[in-house]
Parts: sequence; C-alpha cells; structure tokens
Amino acid sequence: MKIAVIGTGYVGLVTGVSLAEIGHHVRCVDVDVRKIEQLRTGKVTIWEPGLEELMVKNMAKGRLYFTTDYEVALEQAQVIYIAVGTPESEDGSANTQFVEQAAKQIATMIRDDVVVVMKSTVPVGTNDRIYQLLQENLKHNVRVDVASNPEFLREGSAIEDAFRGDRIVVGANNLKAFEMLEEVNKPFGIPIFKTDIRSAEMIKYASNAFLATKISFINEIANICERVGANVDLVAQGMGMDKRIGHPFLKAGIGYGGSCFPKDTKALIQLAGNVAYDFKLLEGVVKVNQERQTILVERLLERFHSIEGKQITVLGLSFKPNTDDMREATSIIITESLIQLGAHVVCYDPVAMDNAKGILNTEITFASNMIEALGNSDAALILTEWDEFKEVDVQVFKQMKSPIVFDGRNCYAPEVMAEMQIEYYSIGRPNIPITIVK
Ligand SMILES: NC(=O)c1ccc[n+]([C@@H]2O[C@H](COP(=O)([O-])OP(=O)(O)OC[C@H]3O[C@@H](n4cnc5c(N)ncnc54)[C@H](O)[C@@H]3O)[C@@H](O)[C@H]2O)c1
Ligand SMILES: O=c1ccn([C@@H]2O[C@H](COP(=O)(O)OP(=O)(O)O[C@H]3O[C@H](CO)[C@@H](O)[C@H](O)[C@H]3O)[C@@H](O)[C@H]2O)c(=O)[nH]1
Repeated sequence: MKIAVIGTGYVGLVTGVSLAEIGHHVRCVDVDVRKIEQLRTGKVTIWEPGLEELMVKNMAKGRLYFTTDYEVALEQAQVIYIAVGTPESEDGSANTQFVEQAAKQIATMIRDDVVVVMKSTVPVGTNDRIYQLLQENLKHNVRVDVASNPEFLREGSAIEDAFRGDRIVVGANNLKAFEMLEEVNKPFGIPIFKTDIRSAEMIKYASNAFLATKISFINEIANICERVGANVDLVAQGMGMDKRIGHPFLKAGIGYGGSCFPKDTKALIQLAGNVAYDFKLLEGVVKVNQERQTILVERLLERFHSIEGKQITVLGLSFKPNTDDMREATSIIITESLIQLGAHVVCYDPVAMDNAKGILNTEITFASNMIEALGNSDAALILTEWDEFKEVDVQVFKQMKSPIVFDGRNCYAPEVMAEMQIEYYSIGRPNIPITIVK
C-alpha cells in the first residue's frame, strides 16, 4: 500500500520505518529541513536501538523515502499518518496546532480518496475537529476518512514495541477506515482492537495515566518502606507476582520523565476539567512525581548540610536508559539545583551528552567516561539506570574523593556496597549504615 507519514520525530520515524519493513511504500515528510537532509543520508536523528539498520535497509529497497515536499509525500497516498508533536501548552492542555497545520496541508493537496490516521496523542474530540477541518479545506472532490490509531511505543525499545506490541488500537466510524487499517497492519500480526474514535483517543491518555499512577504509587510505598525498614524492590516483586497487579512499572525511583507521561497526565487532568470533572487521583500522581524529582538533592543536603564548593558527579542524563532523549529528564532539575547550591557538577551519560549540552546549565563539566566523571568527587548521584552503570565493578566508586553514592534507580545491592565500604543511599531500601566521611 502507498502510505505517507507526516512528522519524522520518534513516532513518525519509527512508524515509517516499520511500515516499510512490512512491505508498504512509505514517504515521510517533515518541515525540519535539517532532519530530512540527515535522514536522506541514512543517518537516524534519534538514538534508538535497531532503528538505523532497518531504515537503511528499507531505503535501499526503495520502500522508504524522505522529503520536505508535501506534494511528493502525499502523491497517490492511500493512507496518511499524522505523527507531529502535541506539546504541553501553558495551562497543561495539549497543543494541537501542528496537527491542525498538517490536516490543512493534506486537505489542500490530496487528489485521491484517503484515510487520515492520527498517531499523535490528541485530546478526545480532536479527530472529530480534524475531520471537519479536512472537509472545510478540501480542494478536490475526494473522500476523506479519519481514524484514531494512538501509538504505544516506548523510547529505547521502539522497534521491539512496533513489531511485538500488545495491541493496535483503531478508532473509526466507518467500515472503510477499519478495513484499510486492518490491511495496513495485518503483517504485524498484532491483535487489533477496534473501537469508536473518542474511545480510542481516551485509551491512549488512560493508558499513560494508569502507568504513571503505578509509578507514583510504588514511589509512595518506597517512602513508607524507608520509614518502616522494608525493601521496596522486594515489595514490588512480591506484589507483581499477583497477575492482577503485574511486575511492570513498579520500579521505584526519582519519578517519571520523558516526552509523554508528564505532558499526557497534565493534559488528561485538563481534559477532565473542561467537562467539569476534578480528576483528584491523577492530580495526586502528578504531585507525587514532582516531589520525587528533588529527593536526591534533599538527601544530599541531609548528608552534607551544604554542598557549596563540593564536586558532585551525576551519572545518567537521559530520562530513561537506551535513549538520548532529554525531554522532561529529571537530570535537568537536579543539575540545576546542584549548581544553584554552589556545587561543581560533573556529568556523564553514555549517549545523551550531545543533547544535554544544549539543554543543561553551561557551568556543568561533561566527562568522557564514568571513571573520569567520578575522580575527585565528594558524592555521586545515579539518575538513569544504564547497563554501563549497573554492570560496572563498584570498586570504581572507591577512586572518588569520598565514595558516597546516592542511587536514584537502585542499581546495586546494598550488601555489596557495604562490603566494599561504599556509603550508599538508594530508594525505598535500608541505607548502608557506614559513614565514610565524618
Ligand atoms: N515519543 C514517544 O515515545 C511517543 C510515543 C507515543 C506517542 N507519542 C505522541 O506522538 C506525537 C509525536 O511525538 P514525537 O515524540 O514523535 O514528537 P517529535 O517532536 O519527536 O517529532 C515531531 C515531528 O513533527 C514535525 N512537524 C511538526 N509540524 C509539522 C508539520 N506541519 N508537517 C510536517 N512535520 C511537522 C517536527 O519537525 C518533528 O520532526 C506526540 O503527540 C506524542 O505525544 C510519542
Ligand atoms: O517502573 C517504572 C517504569 C518507568 N519509570 C520511568 O517512567 C518514565 C517513562 O518510562 P517509559 O514508559 O518506559 O518510557 P516512554 O518512552 O516515556 O513511554 C511511555 O510513554 C509513551 C508515549 O506516550 C507511550 O507510548 C509508552 O507506552 C509509555 O510507556 C521514565 O522516566 C522511567 O524512568 C519508572 O520510574 N518506573
């Protein structure tokens, strides 16, 4: 089938590549000229395991093409995916202006019947509005259907998720749209859940809000564990064995970040508010997460009283491992507080440093590896659970000026750290009762 994808960010690029991989002819369009130029050279613009290989393979087979020209992208397309950003507005609601711009472009250019598929995360009711917008701006006498097809990929495992996702949600209001999307998605072999458009839009927000709720819940449990002497990792393990609860998303830490949970939880609260509903539970989830982001700095201050003039190492900058995405990464808030408190901050991340350099405070020093980052530091903070950190011989911390580690992601066993004489503070687990520096 001939498919156009509008937007080549995380979702658009992965969508385009995976649709080409299952045999479709895909043309991707973006307004960002530099991005398209880079993609055309066979280099991906995001760090995502397995993506570049598949992209290059499908470009070589002539099934995947990148352009900044809408006319070229939409020519003869039978299905058009919209995968542009829907960033947070000042009031917390989702900003749908890019989606609307894309819809107007489509309406003025298409010359054949087409199904427009919304991949972007949009508030309930947006697809109905987009349908109206398309009808109002059509220049030719063609039939346009609209379908909601929210995306559930996780950064860092996007390719795996595209080919082995749990479900594909399709919201539509006519048979043609359902049939077209069944045909497009059939080769994935993933169950398709068919529903109405508004329910499909809501499934996306409700799913993200529920996962965020699990995280804030376990983070609250972690706080109590610390006070009663329990171990949150063991608690989560025991809870997760109950299939009704499940293991995923019960990892306590320094809160959720990224381009989705923070913005989508707030957008759902706003959406509820628009229909005079106060979503108290989700407001609590967001509040818990905000408080979470500063706990390592608070613990650092409890331990040192003042960190002025101290050298603090920050390990991990991206909002989660296996991505270079810095959007809403907790590292932004933490490094800024450390600088404000007068510390000298040395950072290291296996892949996100290039992105981080444009975002974090310019007073920060970037080290080229973990050893360099730790040398001469008074304390280390672990913000992202990269394998490189989890698998390291913890002896590496002994070369610090004082081996004191504040682990926001529970990367190490407290017993091992105790054995190595490393002062160790983690999340929701007993602290190691040794004090290296008085
Ligand atoms: N990032 C994720 O993991 C993820 C997962 C599921 C859903 N989503 C949702 O998918 C949507 C896209 O997210 P993303 O992370 O891929 O965003 P992104 O910011 O990485 O990419 C958006 C792209 O759209 C392009 N663009 C903007 N306006 C355009 C226009 N009028 N025409 C053509 N291109 C245009 C931008 O230049 C950019 O390259 C959002 O609604 C997001 O909430 C994201
Ligand atoms: O048990 C957990 C799981 C995650 N996190 C944090 O939560 C954030 C988000 O992680 P994750 O959900 O793995 O990554 P995303 O790429 O943001 O993916 C989420 O957001 C996407 C955009 O909407 C959805 O498509 C995905 O289904 C949804 O998982 C990160 O900061 C993680 O560190 C935790 O603290 N504890």
